[in-house]
Amino acid sequence: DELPRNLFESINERLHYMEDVALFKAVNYLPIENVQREEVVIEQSKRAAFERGLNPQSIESFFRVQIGIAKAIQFRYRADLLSEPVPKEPVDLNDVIRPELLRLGDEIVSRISDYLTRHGSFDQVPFTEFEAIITVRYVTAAEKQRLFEALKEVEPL
Ligand SMILES: O=C(O)C(=O)C[C@]1(C(=O)O)C=C[C@@H](O)C=C1
Repeated sequence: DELPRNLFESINERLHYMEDVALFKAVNYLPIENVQREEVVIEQSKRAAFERGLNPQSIESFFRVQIGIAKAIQFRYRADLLSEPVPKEPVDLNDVIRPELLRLGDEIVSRISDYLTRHGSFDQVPFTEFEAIITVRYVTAAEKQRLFEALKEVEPL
């Protein structure tokens, strides 16, 4: 019956922020990859998973795929920024974007949990439904596939 559209929209929203992240880092000469920050994001996702009755290890794997794609988006956009004028006023990474990313991470975990509670698995959801909602430019078709596969691996405690 119902599709996890809200979940897919939250995933898309998280990926959409990566252009703002990349712009902030480009104008401030910061590296794209921040391993320490990734661990903060992963730890929070595992805590949220446990609270929502999901296997933290399976959420960690899904978040690692999301973060990998987040970095790929940032590298592609940063390359474009080398030959374009700065398109807008950057949004502050620490004060604005990172808190939003943590909030969206919690929202993604709770929406996965809600869907699995009602439907047991994502097996009945066609990839085309996911693909249609992930509209962020700089995400490849192969990355969408990998992200959807990782989502389907998330399991209850
Ligand atoms: O917070 C950042 O700096 C981001 O770029 C976001 C993010 C993430 O997806 O959470 C992605 C790449 C970084 O290595 C760390 C975290």
